[in-house]
This record gives sequence, C-alpha cells and structure tokens, in this order.
Amino acid sequence: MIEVNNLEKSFDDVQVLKGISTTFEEGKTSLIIGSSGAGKTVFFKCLLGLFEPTGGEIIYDGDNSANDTKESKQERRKNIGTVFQYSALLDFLTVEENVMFPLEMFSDLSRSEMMDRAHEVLKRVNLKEESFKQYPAEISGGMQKRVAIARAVVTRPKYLFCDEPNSGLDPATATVIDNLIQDLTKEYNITTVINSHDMNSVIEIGEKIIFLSKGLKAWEGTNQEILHTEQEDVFNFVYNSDLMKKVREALIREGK
Ligand SMILES: Nc1ncnc2c1ncn2[C@@H]1O[C@H](COP(=O)(O)OP(=O)(O)OP(=O)(O)O)[C@@H](O)[C@H]1O
Repeated sequence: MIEVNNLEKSFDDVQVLKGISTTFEEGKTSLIIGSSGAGKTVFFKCLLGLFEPTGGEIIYDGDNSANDTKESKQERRKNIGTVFQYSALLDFLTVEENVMFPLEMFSDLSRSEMMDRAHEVLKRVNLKEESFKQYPAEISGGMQKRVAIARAVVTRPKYLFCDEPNSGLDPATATVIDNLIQDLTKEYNITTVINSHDMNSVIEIGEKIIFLSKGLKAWEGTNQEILHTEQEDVFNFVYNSDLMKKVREALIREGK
C-alpha cells in the first residue's frame, strides 16, 4: 500500500501539487486522471521517486520517503516496475533480453535462471515463443506493450507504475492491455498506479480513480461512482466525448 499525506511539489516559486492525500492499495488498479496541466505527471513522478516532494510524505508499506537516504531510495527502486508511454523497449536487445534486463540489474540469478524467469513471464503475457528472439522493431505495438509489461513485472515488484500504457494502441488492443495489467495486479498482489487520459481505461479497470484539478485532489472514487458523479468539473471531464455521451444516455435509459 502507498499512503500519500499532504504531498506538495513546487518548481522555483510555482506550486504545482498543493497538498494531495490519498492511498493506493495492493491488488488494486488505481488511475490518476484530470485535465491537461492538472499535475498528474508531476504527481506520478513524485510517486516514482523521480521528483523530490517539497512537502508532505509518501509512505510505501511503512517506508517513509521523507526519511530517504540514497540507499533506501535504491532499495525501494528494486520493488518498482514501470511501463512507460510507447513501451520504451531497448531496440538493440531481443524481446527476452529486454525482459531479462531488470533481473541483470537487480538480482543475483544465473543467466539460465533469468532466462527461465523471463520466458515464464513472457508466456504469462501471452507472447508466443517464436517472438522471444525477435527485436522490438519486428513485433507489433500491442506485442511491444506486452513485453514492456513483462519487463515491468519480471522482478515481482510490489509497485507497478504505468504512464499512459495505452498510447498508440487501437481501442481493442488497449482494452486487452488494460485487462492484462489489472489481472497481473490481482495475481501478484501489486499496488498499481496508472497515469491515464483514456476514459475507456477509467471505465474498464478504474477500481480507484483520483481526479486532479489545478494541483489538488478534486474527487476520488470508483469507476461506477464516476459515471454517476454530479460534481461539475468531473462530470464535464468524463462526458466530453461523443462515446461517453452515449454511455450517459444508455445509463439514463436503463435507469442506472
Ligand atoms: N520540471 C518542471 N519544471 C517546472 N514546471 C513543471 C515541470 N514539470 C511540470 N511542470 C508544470 O507543472 C504543471 C503540471 O504539469 P503536469 O505535466 O503534471 O500536467 P499533466 O496533468 O500531466 O498534464 P498533461 O495531461 O498535459 O500531461 C504544468 O503547469 C507544468 O508546466
């Protein structure tokens, strides 16, 4: 579980995060959403340890970032898996080498143990064996995303951070990737946080949604609750596309 207490982040004298408090639970997929410039990425980077908060604290299962030393940050890093926008695979390494890479960095396993572990996870994300020795440029965007997810969970991290995991994917593949992230989150009991723009993801997998506005947490709740919100800024954000307007009409029609 990650507990965030009154988190603040300023750049020079501009305060971007203005005191955010929330919790992210293990085995759950939580989404950070909000309009452009709301502070989602800054919040996400603070959680990842890429930005130093200027106030407040982040507690990772009792391990408080406010007491950080270089060593404690490095130790925490081993428990974090990340899936970046556009997968960010290393194009000079094969699929299996990409997945073995974090094990080489963070484990004492032998090469054959690393290979076994990488293959096990690649199979779990439904990659076929014939792809294991291919290079990222030789496989589709959806497959690259599966490899990125395999690489993120191969160390069995406690925390998984995904930055716009669906960008560049067609809607059907995006749904498959969302469900894969949610399934792995439950299976491995990971605390998963996703920075997302995608309303489809919000509805599919948003077990907890944090809506940021102007550096503040303006709303939090579940995917079911957000569909019925009457809070104006959240409502406008959720129902601003034609697709979501149709969802709204269907909800009203069905009396939900
Ligand atoms: N490294 C930085 N230095 C100074 N200001 C920054 C820095 N990173 C972000 N900001 C500012 O923080 C504010 C929030 O930015 P952030 O990238 O978190 O927004 P966002 O909600 O992720 O938006 P988007 O959906 O467009 O990615 C913006 O005004 C931005 O200019």
